[in-house]
Amino acid sequence: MSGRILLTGVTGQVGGELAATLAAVGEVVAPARDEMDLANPASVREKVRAIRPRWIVNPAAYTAVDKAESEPDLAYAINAEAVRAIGEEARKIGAGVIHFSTDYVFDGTGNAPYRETDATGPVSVYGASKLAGERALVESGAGYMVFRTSWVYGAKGKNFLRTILKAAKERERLRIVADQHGAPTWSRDLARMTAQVIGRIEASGAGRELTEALGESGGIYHAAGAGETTWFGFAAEAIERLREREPGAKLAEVEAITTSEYPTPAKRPLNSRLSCARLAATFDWRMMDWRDSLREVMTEV
Ligand SMILES: NC(=O)C1=CN([C@@H]2O[C@H](COP(=O)(O)OP(=O)(O)OC[C@H]3O[C@@H](n4cnc5c(N)ncnc54)[C@H](OP(=O)(O)O)[C@@H]3O)[C@@H](O)[C@H]2O)C=CC1
Ligand SMILES: Cc1cn([C@H]2C[C@H](O)[C@@H](COP(=O)(O)OP(=O)(O)O[C@H]3O[C@@H](C)C(=O)[C@@H](O)[C@H]3O)O2)c(=O)[nH]c1=O
Ligand SMILES: [Mg+2]
Repeated sequence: MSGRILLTGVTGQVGGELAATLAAVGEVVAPARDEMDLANPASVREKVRAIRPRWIVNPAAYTAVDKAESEPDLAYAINAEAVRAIGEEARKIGAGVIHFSTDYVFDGTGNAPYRETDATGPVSVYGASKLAGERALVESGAGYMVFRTSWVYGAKGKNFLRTILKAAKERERLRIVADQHGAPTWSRDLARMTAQVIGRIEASGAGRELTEALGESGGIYHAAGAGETTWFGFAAEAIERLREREPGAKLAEVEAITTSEYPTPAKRPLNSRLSCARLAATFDWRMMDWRDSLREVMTEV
């Protein structure tokens, strides 16, 4: 056990899974939103000071990509300023910070999987606010890790899979973009990975300060599902699994369209692929192939 872990966003997709996996590596304290509002940095600072955690794990975020275009102040408050407050308070008490970020920090040009060292260039307010959060954390001077992930889904919460499964039963036809490439990531896989990484850092610690251990093996890591597809490919595969499960059900046809045929307030990167080689090399963790995790999630959804 590694001491207290302050967990944010416990009602979210990743936070809900982290509450379960982190219980094996420490004492999880997960304040409700009315006790710690990330839009209010003072309440964040106060909570960190009261709890004095060894780790702060922060999957909370403003994740409404389209809405962020018209609410940039709130998106930046939660995705950047709260992260600054977390980082600064963590530094003061020597706590380690684990933060989550996104493929949307990239502009999505090219076809190669992005590495951690590649240049960022967000094309949306959400992406820019998440990048600002990464930078605020670095500037805070805390020992940290950032896990950049993509296309998070699971059996619970608000996600593309659940939207599609519901729509497949209600509608005749779904039109889904087939020119944005990336990989769906299972929220539970991310949470398992996070617990393993904390466990490894604690095990390698041997009396060292956490800040020192994170100075060596911390920083940014890409952590997305293995394999790749498009949103269309993801939807088609999910509907195929649904058809196997409910052979008689009447399900929508899925039509592949281009991004320009599906106008949205926020622009999305066409290339969301993330190379997870650093995570594998440093922590011996390989994220699940999205097709395998989809099969598991379909048994629970
Ligand atoms: N979802 C995705 O596809 C992807 C997500 N990410 C990143 O991964 C992380 C986890 O995402 P995910 O679990 O899907 O997010 P969710 O949208 O499922 O959950 C977000 C969480 O943040 C909480 N939250 C939002 N605003 C506040 C606030 N003002 N004060 C306190 N808590 C707040 C929410 O609480 P409440 O329930 O009360 O609203 C919720 O618990 C985030 O950092 C996200 O940017 C990265 C790539 C893809
Ligand atoms: C529902 C729907 C979506 N789409 C498109 C819109 C978009 O390009 C893509 C996915 O739709 P979503 O609204 O789920 O996508 P979005 O909210 O942009 O998902 C993103 O969320 C944030 C939090 C992240 O960090 C990203 O990694 C990514 O997961 O599919 C269709 O083409 N047809 C449809 O019927
Ligand atoms: Mg969305």
